[in-house]
Amino acid sequence: MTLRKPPLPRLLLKNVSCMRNAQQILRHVNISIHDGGALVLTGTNGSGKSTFLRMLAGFSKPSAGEILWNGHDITQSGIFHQYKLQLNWLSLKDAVKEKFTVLDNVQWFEVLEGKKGNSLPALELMGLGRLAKEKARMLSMGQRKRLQLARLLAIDRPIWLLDEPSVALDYDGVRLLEYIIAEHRKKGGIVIVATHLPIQIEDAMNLRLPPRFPRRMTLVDMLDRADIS
Ligand SMILES: Nc1ncnc2c1ncn2[C@@H]1O[C@H](COP(=O)(O)OP(=O)(O)OP(=O)(O)O)[C@@H](O)[C@H]1O
Repeated sequence: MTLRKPPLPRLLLKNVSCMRNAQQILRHVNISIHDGGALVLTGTNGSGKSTFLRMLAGFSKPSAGEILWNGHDITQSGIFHQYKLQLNWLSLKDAVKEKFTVLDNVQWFEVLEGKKGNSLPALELMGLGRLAKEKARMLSMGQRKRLQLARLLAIDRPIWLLDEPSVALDYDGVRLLEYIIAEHRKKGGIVIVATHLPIQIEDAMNLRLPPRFPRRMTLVDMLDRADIS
């Protein structure tokens, strides 16, 4: 009988702590993410969801612990060089060039990736096919978000780091987002999402970050407490 080792998680957070502005955001977090896995980060404004994603993207280092990709510490320069090529980052800064066409805005990313032929189908899937030849300045906020999602599809890297991906999307847009996330995971892709808005992601792990500051009393609280009888 041969004993097989269990597969290494693709991403492993080992006792990870994270600081921002000299304040603790995460303390001793342990998470394993295998191919096809999903992690949803929630928490109040300022709790550190974007900071956590930035750390996973390698923009900042954990203050303690390690982030391992295929068992290797991503902060080692040789490893980081390979790891960053696995990542697809979607943030609120959309890097849409308004003077370029909608198609060019996707194709430009695809060409940099050395790929070809994915941009128009991706735009069509995201419901922007008929706007492909228009200048991007014509787009509404939700359409710009759809353009960003088309980029994810055109570039097609395995680890998606998505910061508030559903902001500005309408009902159908959110369903499309859920669909592309599910399809990506079926192919073995990993999705890590920071969100305030509910998104249906089957069997996702959930990490709720604690608030960074005690809640201050609001005017409404004060009025509630005031004796105005
Ligand atoms: N560029 C920055 N420089 C220094 N501190 C920052 C910077 N951006 C954010 N912070 C601080 O880091 C903390 C965590 O912010 P972060 O943006 O990660 O929170 P978040 O949970 O993503 O918030 P939100 O829900 O509002 O998007 C906040 O207290 C914020 O003040």
